[in-house]
Amino acid sequence: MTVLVTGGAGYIGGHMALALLDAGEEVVVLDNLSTGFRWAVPPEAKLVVGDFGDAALVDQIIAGHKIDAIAHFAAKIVVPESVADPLSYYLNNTAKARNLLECAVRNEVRHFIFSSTAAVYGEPSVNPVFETVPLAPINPYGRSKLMVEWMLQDVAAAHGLRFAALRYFNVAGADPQGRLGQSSPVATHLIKVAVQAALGHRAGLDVFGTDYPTKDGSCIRDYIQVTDLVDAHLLALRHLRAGGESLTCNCGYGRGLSVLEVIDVVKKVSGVDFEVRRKGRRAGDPASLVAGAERIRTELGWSPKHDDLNEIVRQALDWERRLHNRKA
Ligand SMILES: NC(=O)c1ccc[n+]([C@@H]2O[C@H](COP(=O)([O-])OP(=O)(O)OC[C@H]3O[C@@H](n4cnc5c(N)ncnc54)[C@H](O)[C@@H]3O)[C@@H](O)[C@H]2O)c1
Ligand SMILES: O=c1ccn([C@@H]2O[C@H](COP(=O)(O)OP(=O)(O)O[C@H]3O[C@H](CO)[C@H](O)[C@H](O)[C@H]3O)[C@@H](O)[C@H]2O)c(=O)[nH]1
Repeated sequence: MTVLVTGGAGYIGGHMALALLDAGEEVVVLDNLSTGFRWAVPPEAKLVVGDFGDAALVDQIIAGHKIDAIAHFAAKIVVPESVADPLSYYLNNTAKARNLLECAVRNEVRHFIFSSTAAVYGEPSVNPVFETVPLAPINPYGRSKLMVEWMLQDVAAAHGLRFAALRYFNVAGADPQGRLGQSSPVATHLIKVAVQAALGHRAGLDVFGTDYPTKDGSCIRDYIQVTDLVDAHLLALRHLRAGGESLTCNCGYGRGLSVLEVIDVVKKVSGVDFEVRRKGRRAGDPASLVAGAERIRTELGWSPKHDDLNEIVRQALDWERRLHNRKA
């Protein structure tokens, strides 16, 4: 059996391709390389360069490779961009996901793993936030993803497909073996940006908001290491293949860290006291977002192995150095 990984040339999908191959699975990556990289796809995986919304292409891949599961990572992921250009998010993340689901149904692919996001919660009034709270995304990115969760529920009820919708909190770190990491030159993620500042690859770092109602005034997030996250996908795949019910789970550690705490750890681990500028709030940032992290442990038996922020930062630093050297 072979797993189709959409977005497998990107950050998280690339780690998933590695993890699947490590587990002895066959992997086909479908990626249009809009933000991903050809070199990020492991050579043991087959790479098809194309659009996951291209139904004829997806039909052909499924038929040609005995695909029994789709792990759907491909998406546009930048929240402010989704505010400025919502229709491109509803096209890429929602409308094309509908086409992909139609292909899955038509070709009787029974297992579907979907990269959802904590952005479906919007500004939760209580943290940690559990899967059962009412969903209220506050930007087009979150809405474009929530609509896919809804489609999955309806498709699963009508057809023989079962799904795992995994709501990632803040993904960080890199492959512990140093094979892959966050590689986008324009990434806006805090740990990536802080590591670049520490290595002198960018001039310092702006903290967006220090007047939030939190312990030190900066935003609180739940940072999950990328290998721990893909482990959850492998468990979800096993669960679905064993006949388990569809499920929706938060993916986080249930641990809130402030922006200033993260910066302190990056300074400590790197040994570099880079410039930190206190700026105003960034549009669309909730003050706190921490996963209620029990369901994934009880339903899938997941337990994290890399939940140490020092280790996560060390991995991100190591990867950033490699990436820089490879470009040089
Ligand atoms: N990074 C995070 O912290 C985070 C948090 C929550 C959810 N997610 C979700 O995880 C998934 C992966 O995110 P990432 O950080 O790896 O992003 P990424 O940009 O590194 O990867 C996305 C990949 O999808 C590909 N892609 C985009 N549109 C495509 C299309 N129409 N056809 C084919 N390929 C296409 C891109 O080329 C890229 O390789 C996304 O669905 C994202 O919404 C990420
Ligand atoms: O240079 C920076 C970058 C970030 N931040 C702050 O750091 C925190 C984390 O920001 P990130 O950009 O790293 O992550 P987000 O929480 O905004 O968003 C991430 O998690 C979301 C789910 O919660 C979405 O899925 C999204 O795709 C993903 O990037 C925020 O308070 C942000 O304001 C800064 O202060 N300075």
